[in-house]
Amino acid sequence: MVTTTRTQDLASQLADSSLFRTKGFVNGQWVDASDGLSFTVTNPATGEKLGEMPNMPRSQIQEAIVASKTAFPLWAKLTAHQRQGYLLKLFQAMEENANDLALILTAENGKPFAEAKGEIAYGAGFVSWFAAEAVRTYGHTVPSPFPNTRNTVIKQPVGVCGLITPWNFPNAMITRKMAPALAAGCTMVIKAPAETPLSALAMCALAERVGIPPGVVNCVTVEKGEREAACGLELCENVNVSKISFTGSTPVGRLLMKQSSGTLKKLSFELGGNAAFIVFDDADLNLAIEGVIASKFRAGGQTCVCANRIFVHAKVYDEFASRLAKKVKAFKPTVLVDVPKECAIASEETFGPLAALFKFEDEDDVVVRANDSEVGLAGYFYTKDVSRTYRVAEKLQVGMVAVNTGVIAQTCVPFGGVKQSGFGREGGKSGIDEYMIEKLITIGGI
Ligand SMILES: NC(=O)c1ccc[n+]([C@@H]2O[C@H](COP(=O)([O-])OP(=O)(O)OC[C@H]3O[C@@H](n4cnc5c(N)ncnc54)[C@H](O)[C@@H]3O)[C@@H](O)[C@H]2O)c1
Ligand SMILES: N[C@@H](CC=O)C(=O)O
Repeated sequence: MVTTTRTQDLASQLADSSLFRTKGFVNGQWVDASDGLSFTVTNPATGEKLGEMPNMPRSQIQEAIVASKTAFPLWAKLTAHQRQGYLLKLFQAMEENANDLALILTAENGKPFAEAKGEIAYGAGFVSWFAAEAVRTYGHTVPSPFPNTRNTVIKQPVGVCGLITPWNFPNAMITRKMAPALAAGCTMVIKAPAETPLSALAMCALAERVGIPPGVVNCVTVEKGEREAACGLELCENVNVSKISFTGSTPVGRLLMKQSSGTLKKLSFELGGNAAFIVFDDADLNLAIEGVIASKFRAGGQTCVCANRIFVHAKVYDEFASRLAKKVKAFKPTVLVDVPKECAIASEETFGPLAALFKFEDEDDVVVRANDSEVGLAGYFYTKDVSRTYRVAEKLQVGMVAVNTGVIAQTCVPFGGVKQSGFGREGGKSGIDEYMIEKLITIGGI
């Protein structure tokens, strides 16, 4: 049958077919669902079947949490330099297997192979970044107001983490959480996205290969719907899980936050965006068109930081619109001009290759319109005026601002939003702190 052939096809295309895994990874074992249920993963470009994955019941999520809890003291006790060693090996393994990881990613997600290769490099970048950060989790000392007393603040791993990620970046959204968690000394249960679990499991295969001990990294798979909800509930309600890091939509973020309230977990939420992309009348239009294409059409418009509402100053609107439309004609997206404020696209994330252009005349007005959104992840603008650069950047209600560039995400800087785009930062200097707690040790009688 086509389905079986297809599964073999993907495995046989890989230089290392052992990276193609269709079982979950719990306590160092590759496992089916304990009750034998499964779901199908398909290639979204062809509709063909890639594999049959375990559809795990809630009891198996509990097992993964227990494995993670058991492994935690041992992993946390390693020196930061030992954990750094594992991360460096993992980075090297990703580099050596980049082609295979990208083939798997393209097959299950549908993004072009070149973009998949780019994502693997981006994902590996988080592993190398946090390998370096592992040995920099500095504490500090603070002078005490009390006599004969000394204060020391140390950082410790938070514990077992539940990591939940979406399908649009099947590798990088996982390494952006897994690498800092490992570096900090945490253990984890990854809930792989149902659409793209193969990339997550390939990362587990590499983690196993570089010798990360059983139970430190676990990956559970569940079908969308009832078991997905049960898995989420277990991760949120289980007292042995100390932290949830979630990347996905705002409605699911709200639900997970509600569900986590009973156990008051540490949370990091990277949620939806609705980025404004503003072209002022003094902008370099060549740069702005290049930037809007990079930002709007990356991953087919399916990234959380994609330009969603494109505001163009009236003086350059016609030229910008016609030049953009000309470029865009070469591929399959759509440009909408003169979009009324009331349209859904003015307030909702499109998550697709559709560019909506709005006209503006005044700086203050465009800032108000850009901020008129319940979410605030990324914002872009183009200008040559340095004063305006600071003025507008400081007024935009977002976590990340890009000026004269359409590329915002980098492993070395904090990524995250404000308002209903969530909270917490991934990557950069602060990314590892999401997986650590500060502990005060105050000593008197000295
Ligand atoms: N801010 C960021 O860094 C970032 C990055 C990528 C994607 N996103 C956002 O993600 C969204 C697109 O992804 P999506 O449609 O897959 O989002 P989604 O919220 O539907 O799913 C994300 C993940 O949550 C899981 N999930 C869904 N319901 C759950 C539940 N009840 N309990 C536990 N887990 C559950 C899904 O299986 C998936 O693994 C967009 O809104 C996009 O902006 C944000
Ligand atoms: N585009 C973001 C992820 C959101 O979808 C990134 O590059 O990290």
